[in-house]
Amino acid sequence: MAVVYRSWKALTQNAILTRSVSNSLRLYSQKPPAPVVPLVNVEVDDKSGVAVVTLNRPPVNSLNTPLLTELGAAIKNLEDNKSRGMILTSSSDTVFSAGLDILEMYNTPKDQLSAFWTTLQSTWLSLYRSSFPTVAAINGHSPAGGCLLALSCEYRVMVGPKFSIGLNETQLGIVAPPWFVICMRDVIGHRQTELALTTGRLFSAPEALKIGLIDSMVSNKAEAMAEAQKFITQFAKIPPLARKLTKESVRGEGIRYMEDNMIDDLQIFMDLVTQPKIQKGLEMYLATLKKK
Ligand SMILES: CC/C=C\C/C=C\C/C=C\CC/C=C/CC(=O)SCCNC(=O)CCNC(=O)[C@H](O)C(C)(C)COP(=O)(O)OP(=O)(O)OC[C@H]1O[C@@H](n2cnc3c(N)ncnc32)[C@H](O)[C@@H]1OP(=O)(O)O
Repeated sequence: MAVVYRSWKALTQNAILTRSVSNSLRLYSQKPPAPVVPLVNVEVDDKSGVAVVTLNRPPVNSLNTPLLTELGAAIKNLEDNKSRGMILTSSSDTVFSAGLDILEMYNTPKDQLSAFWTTLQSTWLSLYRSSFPTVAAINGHSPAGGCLLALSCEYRVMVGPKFSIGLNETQLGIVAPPWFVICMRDVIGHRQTELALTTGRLFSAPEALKIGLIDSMVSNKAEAMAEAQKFITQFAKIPPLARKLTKESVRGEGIRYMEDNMIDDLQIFMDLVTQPKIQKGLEMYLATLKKK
């Protein structure tokens, strides 16, 4: 019995040894795993306490579920740490965000589609109602969902003149949901919103400045960051609770819309986006983007 046991032990030890040698060899011959690159970078300035939140999903920062989840978590973290302010920008030199990732809406299983929209709703709400001041430093094109992110901040400074911004959903055959509309209307007013959204117009930075869609146009990202910092600095002497409650009051319609209609809004999105006609439209739009 002892012999059998010893042989069995030797055999298994041998096997373990062989396995670990071959694993090591395999490890040596394999490339090291690619580092996990965050889709959202957060850097907090020691002196001002202002956080720079950078969208980092090349090539165009299209908003998919993981990116929206990271952005939502970053905002929550800033809330928990009583942030002094947040500047939202992009790691790209030409695109702030291309809006919602169309691949998340095209030919997508229903549970994924639902998770995508729910994540967008909750991340948007946390940005829109954040207690700290927010600025979008728009350093590139900002169509559709990209424009929504910018509109949800309190101030927009954009690099111009060559980049464009707007809610172009109707051009794609889809509809900007009511909370997109509220954001736009609060910034540029009812008349301009109706004109802009029914045509799905994208505005150049100078045009956007003219109608108040952006607050300021600068010539490069460094200038945008400096102006964003300046905007946030003016709140240093304003009592934070008074600021937060005032912001919630001014933004009450959008906040209440989302709080009261999350499920209906999801249902309408699902019903609309899964229609064969809309799916065909998205397919054709994707093909045009790829052909460019
Ligand atoms: C009554 C009704 C009530 C309620 C309604 C409720 C629900 C309504 C239903 C739906 C609403 C859904 C809302 C959607 C909002 C959106 O955000 S939709 C997205 C709209 N976005 C766009 O139209 C922008 C498209 N992109 C561009 O115009 C250009 O890419 C951009 C100018 C941003 C940058 O140009 P450039 O630097 O030249 O890059 P490329 O065009 O070459 O693109 C590089 C690659 O990226 C791919 N890509 C670009 N944009 C997207 C995107 N949004 N999603 C997925 N992929 C994108 C592009 O195909 C290239 O891919 P490739 O490298 O060729 O593989």
